[in-house]
Amino acid sequence: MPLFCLNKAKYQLLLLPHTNNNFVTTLKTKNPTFKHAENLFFSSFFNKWRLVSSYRKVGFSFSTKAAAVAGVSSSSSSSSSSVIMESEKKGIKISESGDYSKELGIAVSVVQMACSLCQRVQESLVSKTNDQVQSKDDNSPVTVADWSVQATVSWMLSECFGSRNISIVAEEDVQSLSQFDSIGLLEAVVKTVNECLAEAPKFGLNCPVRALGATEVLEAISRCNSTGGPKGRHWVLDPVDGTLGFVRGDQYAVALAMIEDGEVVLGVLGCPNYPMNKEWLNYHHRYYWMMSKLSPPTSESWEKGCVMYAKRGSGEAWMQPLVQTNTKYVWPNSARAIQVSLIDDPALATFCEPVEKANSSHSFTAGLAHSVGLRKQPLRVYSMVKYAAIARGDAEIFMKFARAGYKEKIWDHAAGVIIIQEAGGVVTDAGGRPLDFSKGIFLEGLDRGIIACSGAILHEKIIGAVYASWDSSNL
Ligand SMILES: Nc1ncnc2c1ncn2[C@@H]1O[C@H](COP(=O)(O)O)[C@@H](OP(=O)(O)O)[C@H]1O
Ligand SMILES: [Mg+2]
Repeated sequence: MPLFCLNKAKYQLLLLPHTNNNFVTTLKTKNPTFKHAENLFFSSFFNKWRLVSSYRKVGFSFSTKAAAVAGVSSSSSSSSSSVIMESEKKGIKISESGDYSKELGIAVSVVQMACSLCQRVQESLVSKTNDQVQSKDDNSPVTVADWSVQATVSWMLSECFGSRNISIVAEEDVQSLSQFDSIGLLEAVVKTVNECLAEAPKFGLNCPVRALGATEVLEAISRCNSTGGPKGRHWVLDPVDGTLGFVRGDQYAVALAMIEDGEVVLGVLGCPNYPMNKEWLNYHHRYYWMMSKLSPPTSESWEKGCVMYAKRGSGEAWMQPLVQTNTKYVWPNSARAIQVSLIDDPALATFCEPVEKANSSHSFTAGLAHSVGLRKQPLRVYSMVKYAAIARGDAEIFMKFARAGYKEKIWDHAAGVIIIQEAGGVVTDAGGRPLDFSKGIFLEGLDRGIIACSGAILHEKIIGAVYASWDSSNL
């Protein structure tokens, strides 16, 4: 039974192998609540390894903890040096140990950059006169955002970690972009990428010495051709998750995760239209709620979007506001800890699901909701923002049941899963087993669907209801 001491002052980590699977959950003992301990006890039923993490030293400042969990180590590359300097100026001692600190610090900065790129492109879709999104037939603005984010993230990660060493699994390929008749699209992507990269110093990263040409942009996109797998380190990127939400001016996400030896170890979720304060969201009411466009408060300054992040085994997840046009990125002072909801009564719980019924059976989830006693209308949300909603306690349950034969991709889940788990929640397939990120691009072996819950009590009820009703369903 191995015992690890990681950053002795702060954590004592005890790894308890239950079986030979390497799934990990965290039992929080800092400010423990019975509720969380109970949730995590239950969740250990589904997890094959158990990681018990206890804070030994308390009294860190809020920002110091954010730096320790997500922070940038003093050994980070020059790319993140201005981020470090900014923190040091403020007297924050940055974690000198902590695995993946450099990777997470860079990943959060890169996602911040990508989100501001997406915001600019999405704004170009919105008509100034009627505030309605013009959904173009050729979907070109969407693809400009997809390819531009992929190129930017790929270029930045390669710059920070070396293009030879890096493996990136991402959604877009380069084929249609490099065709002769796509020249206009390619030009738009190159322009968007260069505009975004020019802002890198604002995010504490280095920009290229000169603007990238089309060949370099195509190279950066096509470098993301890894297929992942059980060994080694793989970055996993969904450049614009929730394409429909993006086109409709609604919710979408930029999702970046890192997998090491088949396990997700870092997750960063940029949610440009998910404000720090949920009161700023609009909901459509009818037979369901739909998280929708923003209704800004009257005050000038408001935090329109957010970036969430977590590191495996830290037992903490964090959220920071999206950087606005005229503000400089300050790391990590603006981060706030997030936690899942403590509600475990189905009558009070809210469940989320995809907006599109083509992506998940609304009738099956309605049956499950009824049988476990969920009373509220479902909350329909585009993209991985559903994971974000569970992680920060805005909803308690996310269910997705795709049609038979659909294979879920790792980039649609990796970042969201780790953020929920570190915020205290539980994510499994509908059979109660951990999602397996070690098999390449797809979540192979996924049993029926995906269930993410704020706690084990709700989770157990949903899984029980799936078993009870599956045979009589049409799925
Ligand atoms: N037939 C299908 N069934 C289930 N999921 C699907 C699907 N077709 C696409 N998806 C996935 O669902 C994601 C959108 O999630 P949601 O429906 O929750 O908004 C898509 O991400 P992209 O929009 O990045 O392609 C895509 O990966
Ligand atoms: Mg997606």
